[in-house]
Amino acid sequence: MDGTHGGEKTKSRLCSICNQRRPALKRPKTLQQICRECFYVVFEEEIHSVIVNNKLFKPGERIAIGASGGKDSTVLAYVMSELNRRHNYGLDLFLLSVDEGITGYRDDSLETVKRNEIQYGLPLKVVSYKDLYGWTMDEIVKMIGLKNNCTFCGVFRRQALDRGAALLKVDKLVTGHNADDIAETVLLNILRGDIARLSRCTSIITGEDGPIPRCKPFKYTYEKEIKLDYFSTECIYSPNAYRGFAREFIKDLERIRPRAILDIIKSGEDFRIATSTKMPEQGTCQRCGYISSQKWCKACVLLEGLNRGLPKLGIGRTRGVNRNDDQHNDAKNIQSKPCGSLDF
Ligand SMILES: Nc1ncnc2c1ncn2[C@@H]1O[C@H](COP(=O)(O)OP(=O)(O)OP(=O)(O)O)[C@@H](O)[C@H]1O
Repeated sequence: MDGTHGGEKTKSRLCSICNQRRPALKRPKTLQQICRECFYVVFEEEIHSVIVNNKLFKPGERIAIGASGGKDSTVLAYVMSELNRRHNYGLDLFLLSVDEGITGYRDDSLETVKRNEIQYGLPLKVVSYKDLYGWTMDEIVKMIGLKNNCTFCGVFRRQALDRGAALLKVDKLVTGHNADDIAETVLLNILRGDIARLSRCTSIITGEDGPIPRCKPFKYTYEKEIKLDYFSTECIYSPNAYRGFAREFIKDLERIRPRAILDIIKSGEDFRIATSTKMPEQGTCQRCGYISSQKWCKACVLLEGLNRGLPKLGIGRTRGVNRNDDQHNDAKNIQSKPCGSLDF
């Protein structure tokens, strides 16, 4: 009797997959206690299933991996190159990095990307804000201060990734956005009443009608699991308090009920948008030719503000502004859509 009881006890302390090794972690998704070796196998195979089930890639495609040197994209670069080899996806993979010009942050993380270039044997392309826009984030922050600098950074990065992808002539761009990021964005879009972004922020592929489609193979992957082996890198200019509150709220929910993250994503996916809701029409920026729902894209509006010494131009919420007005001189008239960081 005692022996059986002791045996069960020992068994319950073993990995619930291999039943041989000691568990090293409890999976937030399934609450299974598993060992490190089994974790790597199930983690990678889950990403493979997401890729296959959602038909993310076709053989022969050229794919850029948005590589920031942070934890998510570093794991993404590893998993993509591993699965491409293991499952013969037949993809041509590239690393694409945007150098925002943030001393002490991006220059450090770019070193990680350069190591990944060698480790995984993937060609690396770096595009910089300085080359594309004439400004580094250090210079922008010096001019505008810490408030609103995330708006500049988010809008410029989005466009810089598209421009880099065009230079690499890739078919798609993959990013390391994870389940926590998406749940957070669903909440923020609800809090802002931004129905257009809410309706697209849960899609695993976005921008199929734009210059470069973007995919998120980590859409269902918990940040906690990606973080296991990597250190977090936080931007030194990141005062985005509102997003920070949403992030903390999601982490609190996760502590009480880990499934909350996937449930928020599911709620976002299942929202039905009333047909009477007016959606922005996609056109092209009259200045740079990049996609825009206004006459000028957000990047051009922000850049104009910087270059004219009016950095507040384009900051804040300005929905559906004067598409048909004469926009040449009036600062108010050339504002466009709010912060691109709520888009993927
Ligand atoms: N400077 C950059 N260059 C290239 N890709 C980037 C850059 N910044 C962000 N990305 C892409 O966008 C994704 C989300 O970035 P974000 O900074 O919002 O989240 P993160 O969780 O800090 O990601 P990471 O840990 O990969 O930096 C990244 O995983 C990466 O694929």
